[in-house]
Amino acid sequence: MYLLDIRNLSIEMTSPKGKRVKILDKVNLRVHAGEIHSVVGESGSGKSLLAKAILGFINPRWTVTADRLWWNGKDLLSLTPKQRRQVSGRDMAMIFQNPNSYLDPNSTVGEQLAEAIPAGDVRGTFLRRRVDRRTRVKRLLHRVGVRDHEGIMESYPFELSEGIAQKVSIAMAVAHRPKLLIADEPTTAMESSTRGQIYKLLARLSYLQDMSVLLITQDIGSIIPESQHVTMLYCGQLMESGPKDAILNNPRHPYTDSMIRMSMQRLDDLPHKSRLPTLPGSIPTLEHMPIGCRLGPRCPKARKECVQVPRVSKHEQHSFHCHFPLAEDDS
Ligand SMILES: Nc1ncnc2c1ncn2[C@@H]1O[C@H](COP(=O)(O)OP(=O)(O)OP(=O)(O)O)[C@@H](O)[C@H]1O
Repeated sequence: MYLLDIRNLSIEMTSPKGKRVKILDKVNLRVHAGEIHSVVGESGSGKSLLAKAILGFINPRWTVTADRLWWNGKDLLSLTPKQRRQVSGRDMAMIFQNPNSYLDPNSTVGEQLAEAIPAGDVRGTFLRRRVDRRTRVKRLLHRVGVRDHEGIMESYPFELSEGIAQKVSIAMAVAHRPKLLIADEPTTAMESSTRGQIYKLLARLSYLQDMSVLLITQDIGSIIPESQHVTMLYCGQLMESGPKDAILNNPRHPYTDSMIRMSMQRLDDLPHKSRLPTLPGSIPTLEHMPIGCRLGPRCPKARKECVQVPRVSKHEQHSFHCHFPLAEDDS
């Protein structure tokens, strides 16, 4: 059984000009317990919306439909908003690109971490609970690889380096031992050595706590190396999904292929004034969503058939939505 099983999830809204638009269009996502799953797509492809739909934070004026939105075998769409909040508060957590945007600037790290420890974990007299909380905060910092416990506990968020601040935010997120951690671009703008540390930490926590990680990123070249599965989104539609090695070594969708080429091409390797190996054009606005496959106007393989939404092709766990997929030996 999957921990998270989403089939044909669509979110429809009314655009500022009054047009009904599907900002997510029949998206599938399946995540096993303890799996690291990367969701990749350009800005505006619907990655954060997907995360919000999982957490249940969708604008109530939008229409959410799905053939299946199951969490641990439970139908999330059948829950009341209160029950839904209980499930996501207990089982899920999220970290973001800029940890300082949600760490409280006026409290020390120690105070904030102490608050994140579930009340049921500490017992006894007031004094006993205080000591117990402090011990647990230290353990939590140790779990996320922060050695200078005392110093960091007394610090305010603005005094921390970006890597330590992200580790603290991860410690807060995993304090209640969630089953799923959604990491929305947690290392964007970080140096590659800091990114490596954060990814190693997420992979270790996933392994030790049997916690699934859903990593959201724009760059396929910066997914967690330990990712087992990769899902590619474009403009609210699912392009391709499959085991990491299949996606990276044998992409079948032109979108995935172009994202891989783009991330492999280092800027300093490019001849002077040459074009970046990216798809032409840009992601369309809500008012101008192409019909059929939304990649059509930018796709090098597009033909007239692409005005129809392609059916899914499947090879074991690898699936792709394209009328003219790349041949297996094309990549
Ligand atoms: N609150 C909103 N109001 C109107 N449109 C929205 C809203 N949130 C998202 N959208 C639309 O849905 C599209 C997908 O947004 P989303 O934030 O999920 O993209 P993303 O892939 O996470 O992009 P990024 O990588 O830049 O965060 C956006 O292009 C936008 O048009």
